[in-house]
Amino acid sequence: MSHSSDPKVHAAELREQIERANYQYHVLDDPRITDIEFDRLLRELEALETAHPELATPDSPTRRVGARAVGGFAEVQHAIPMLSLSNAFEQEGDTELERFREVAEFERRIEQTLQRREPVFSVEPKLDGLAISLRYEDGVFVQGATRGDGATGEDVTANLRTVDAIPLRLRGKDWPRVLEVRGEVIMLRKDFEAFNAHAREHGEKVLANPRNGAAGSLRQLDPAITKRRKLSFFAYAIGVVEGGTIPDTHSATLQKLRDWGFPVSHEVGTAKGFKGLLAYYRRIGEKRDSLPFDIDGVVYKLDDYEGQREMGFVSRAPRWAIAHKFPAQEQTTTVEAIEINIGRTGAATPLARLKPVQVAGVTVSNATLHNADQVARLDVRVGDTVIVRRAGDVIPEVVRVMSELRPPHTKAWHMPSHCPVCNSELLREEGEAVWRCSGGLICPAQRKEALIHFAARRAMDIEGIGERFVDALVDFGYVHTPADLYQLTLDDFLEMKRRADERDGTTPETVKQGKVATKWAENLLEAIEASKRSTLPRFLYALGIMHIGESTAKTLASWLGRLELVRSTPAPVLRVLPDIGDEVANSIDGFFAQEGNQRVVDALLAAGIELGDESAPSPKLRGKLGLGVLLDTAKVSKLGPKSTQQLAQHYRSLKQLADAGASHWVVAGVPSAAATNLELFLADQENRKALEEAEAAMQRLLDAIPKSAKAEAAPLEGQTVVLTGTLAGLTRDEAKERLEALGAKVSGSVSKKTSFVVAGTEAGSKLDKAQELGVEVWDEARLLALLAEHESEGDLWI
Ligand SMILES: NC(=O)c1ccc[n+]([C@@H]2O[C@H](COP(=O)([O-])OP(=O)(O)OC[C@H]3O[C@@H](n4cnc5c(N)ncnc54)[C@H](O)[C@@H]3O)[C@@H](O)[C@H]2O)c1
Ligand SMILES: [Zn+2]
Repeated sequence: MSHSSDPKVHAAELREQIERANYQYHVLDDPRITDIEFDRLLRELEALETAHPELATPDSPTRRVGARAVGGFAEVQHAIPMLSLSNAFEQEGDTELERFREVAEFERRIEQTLQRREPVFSVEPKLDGLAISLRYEDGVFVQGATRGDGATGEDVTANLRTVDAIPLRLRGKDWPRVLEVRGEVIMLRKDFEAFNAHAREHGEKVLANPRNGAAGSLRQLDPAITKRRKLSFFAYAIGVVEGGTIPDTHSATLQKLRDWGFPVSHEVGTAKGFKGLLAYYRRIGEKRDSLPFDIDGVVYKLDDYEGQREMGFVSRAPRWAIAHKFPAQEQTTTVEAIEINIGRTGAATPLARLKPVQVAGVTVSNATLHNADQVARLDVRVGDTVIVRRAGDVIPEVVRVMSELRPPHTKAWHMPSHCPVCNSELLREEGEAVWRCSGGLICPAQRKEALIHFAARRAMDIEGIGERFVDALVDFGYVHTPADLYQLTLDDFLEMKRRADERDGTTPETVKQGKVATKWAENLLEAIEASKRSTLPRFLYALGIMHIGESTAKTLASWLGRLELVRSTPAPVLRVLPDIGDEVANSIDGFFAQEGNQRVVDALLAAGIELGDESAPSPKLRGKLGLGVLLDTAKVSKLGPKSTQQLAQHYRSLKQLADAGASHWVVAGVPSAAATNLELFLADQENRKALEEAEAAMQRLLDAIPKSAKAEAAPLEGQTVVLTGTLAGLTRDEAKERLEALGAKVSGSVSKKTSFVVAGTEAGSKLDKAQELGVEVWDEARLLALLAEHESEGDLWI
């Protein structure tokens, strides 16, 4: 960033930038720059004010704490101000003294002022949250406030009451009558992760980091929201004390606070002199990633209060304490590419490739973007400057885009349509944030998972194929698809086991082990052989087609009967099967549209897999398939369900329909605009071809139903039906004729013996009578479905 060489102007610029950042951070809980950038600005201003003392103003941010809050909360005056802490950062240098010069200077100043060698310090993790002060009167929590600008905070008592870690009443007896306890409200990492996982799944705003989460939640006007966000609290100091005493040292006070019922952070202790402080810094630094919360450093506080009083304060911080900062958990860098990573189960996770940057002591060159919605919400683009965060053992993530630094001509990112590993289509379940690769069987990224699924007990049930075995099979290249399993020999197994043992450093082979290995391999071969005798539902399930669970596999098998028909039936026809929705239909269609998948299935069948339960398709399909279904899938604009139904009654095939032409359709009752659209639709060669394919698939299904099942001569034999009101799709005579053709008796009056009444529009007294007698009443659609189910014989359906 360019800046003025005139120190006065430069100081003003810095102040403005710092004020803005302070406001965004402390008041809006929405920081726009990283902490290190903020600290760098502050240090630059400090250096400038030291070099040019005449530039220092009393209201300079170098002398003030935080920012005065403006919000819906009442103000609370802090009788004892809540201060900030001076910071010590690691510097360039070869020796410890050089690198930790700031800590050394801090310690030396205390030694000199107090004339004491190697003073004792209370040493504590520096929790990254929000400072608060809790007031207890007669042992009861009466008020809680934020730090604000140090002198005036916000009354957030109602919200603090929802934080479980804050005692509403003190334990023990020896507490002062008035006691102010100070500490940090934080969000534990697990609560933060859980909150964000939920938010990402539901397309809600995610929290940038736990500190932000804590501050934002505490300053909510609705305590119910605060409660839902699960905040925690740790005490680290005291403020006003009246009517009682406290110990002489800070470390003993922390112990007292514990006794009174306050949580005090893990890892607090005492240390002596510079060496002791550094040892503590290193020890906590090593533990940092495994702590349950974020810390941005450690704090050293001269332990005895007498010494603290002697050291005193500068304007914004005590001289007896310092925060020794760790490398920052957030850094800025630029996005060089956005790629997607396909996980073991096919989940596609967008990933930002970053210009490598040190984050919390580790070089980070990739960060997760979680899912497509998150990328859209953040609007991350290639070329953007972003803030990345790495905390604990969680994968680094992109937290924010610094949009003001966006270069020109960037493009919004979209999830690619195909898997970068196997080129299968990426699909997403409705209402789900995750996209998945649909190439389960052939996608190398999913190989191991596909094999484990294939061999599972409820699938092909091959006993003995565990994770370690699958790892070896795939890693050593013995198996690419499940079909390869059936080609393996005894020698392959023994060889593979030897290599796996070698890789894992397992014990060398003895004669006895050799025998054990042979027995193991024989058992495995037997299990693989046995799995060849399978069933259609198991086999379909084993293929790992997206959305095909065990029960869907059974449903499919019961409708279609044969694998061949599952493989060759297109989505528009599959969609008609009850309990098979669009999603499943598309998924099956997509799966078998992949040549690779077809090859694997062929190879499995060629290896000798038998589906012992294959049968004919369900005869009930006949009533469900027809021209109406085909026209439905065409989604011709203006052609409503009623017109579709009418056409399906007049014509029995696409050809008949097309040959008749639009003018006839209009005669049949189709509005002319719809007829025109349909005509245009059918004139398009591709549309026509797709429909013809679906029609052919339907015909194949119908042909596969055995004739004997068709010959229900009189399915309505013995039933009495009454017709009333006006039917839209057929005349009353027509209806009567067709019902009678199926064996029904059509009567003119309703009695207890009536099987059902078909009521059209403006049905009159017969309907009332039926209702009175409790006779079943059908609408026209149900009648048409019944007729269609029993009528569509081969002679009608050309
Ligand atoms: N990114 C931004 O835009 C932005 C803006 C303003 C401030 N900040 C960041 O906020 C911080 C400055 O704020 P600050 O004035 O609160 O200083 P600070 O956070 O560096 O230190 C003081 C605070 O440390 C906390 N603390 C945690 N553990 C403690 C312990 N064991 N004992 C005592 N105190 C403990 C308390 O809340 C205390 O108020 C810096 O880290 C700065 O980078 C960032
Ligand atoms: Zn794939």
